[in-house]
Amino acid sequence: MDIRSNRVYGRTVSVLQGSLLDLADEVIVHPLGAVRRTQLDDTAWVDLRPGWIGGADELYAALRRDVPWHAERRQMYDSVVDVPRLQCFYGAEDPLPHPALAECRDALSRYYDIELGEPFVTAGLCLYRDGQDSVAWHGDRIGRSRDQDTMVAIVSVGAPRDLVLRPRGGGSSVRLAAGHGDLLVMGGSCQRTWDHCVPKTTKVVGPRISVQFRVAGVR
Ligand SMILES: O=C(O)CCC(=O)C(=O)O
Ligand SMILES: [Fe+2]
Repeated sequence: MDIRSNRVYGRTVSVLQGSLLDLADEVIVHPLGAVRRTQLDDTAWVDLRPGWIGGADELYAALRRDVPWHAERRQMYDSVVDVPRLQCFYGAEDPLPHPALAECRDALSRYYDIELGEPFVTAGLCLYRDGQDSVAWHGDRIGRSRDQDTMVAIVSVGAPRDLVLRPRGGGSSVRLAAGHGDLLVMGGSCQRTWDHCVPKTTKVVGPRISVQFRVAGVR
């Protein structure tokens, strides 16, 4: 992968350019068969499906270009601070910015149907411009996920970043690499009993886009 730099939103970000081999590729959503489950404890688990998306360079480039990314500012105690990533949220009725994302959502809904009992409907997109972008420790506990089990399925494209999980009750953390084209699904009680984050890194890393699929009424 070849990385070049340009300026977006007033700061330098690296932009991934497709490798020659991948340039002609279309985006392919592979079968979900190869999903591997890791039990975090008795009630929380994480599923991994590395390389779920083929032609991930193309998907990265299309999302980078076509999504109306915006910066947010948030009240933190007495001050208003920049959210350290760009975002865009697609509700259940919003057309997704790439047909492969609708394919992913529907494939996930089919694959997890029996266990989840409802479809994935929303897609939250994050753009981590460089290693200084991050998401702080949290659980996706807005809405029903506050007191009910749910699943959050995350597709990553672009530079690999770590997603780190830690039990809320204390205990050691689990570090997972979310790589180019990978799928990671947090399930069971994971949102209620564990927190997760994408930590900042001082390493030179290119940009990463994540797509989080959730069920209705969960953020
Ligand atoms: O980018 C990611 O992989 C995680 C994002 C996340 O945890 C969130 O938006 O709730
Ligand atoms: Fe989250």
